[in-house]
Amino acid sequence: MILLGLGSNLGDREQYIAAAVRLLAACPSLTVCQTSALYETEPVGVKEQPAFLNAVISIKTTLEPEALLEQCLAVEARLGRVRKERWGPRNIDIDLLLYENRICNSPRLSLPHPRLAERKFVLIPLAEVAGDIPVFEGKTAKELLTGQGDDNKVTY
Ligand SMILES: Nc1nc2nc(S)n(CCO)c2c(=O)[nH]1
Repeated sequence: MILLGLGSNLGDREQYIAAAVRLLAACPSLTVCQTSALYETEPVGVKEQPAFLNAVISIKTTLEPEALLEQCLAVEARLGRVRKERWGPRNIDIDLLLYENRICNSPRLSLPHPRLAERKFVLIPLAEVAGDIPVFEGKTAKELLTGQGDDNKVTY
């Protein structure tokens, strides 16, 4: 399974996320399989910023992880993403969360996403799209959300 996290907290958030999904689906080497609902979430990290809309989509692609990352960055740029402060507001954010069972720790790409298991704004939409898939240390999103069997801290 390949999962992307989408987020927006600037401008017409819903439109930006919808446009990002549309642009990704328009890529010849990529198929969007499932899209979660949109969730309004409190900012994690820098709290003094607008609330986010978050979603998770599952895709199929012939692109390798690094090429998929390039494609996501190109869609962000196409939608006018301006990277100011690292943890600040953004009109669109596309994160690679999971690429099958690939492990990647390069300067540009970490797979699975390093904060996947601690972010409720990821886990809730992820559970909707891939509820039964182990996504972190053999645990599913549902198990991570309920904290079954571990004390990992989920940030709200
Ligand atoms: N709720 C919420 N908080 C966030 N903080 C950062 S940074 N981001 C951007 C994630 O890469 C988010 C987000 O997407 N949602």
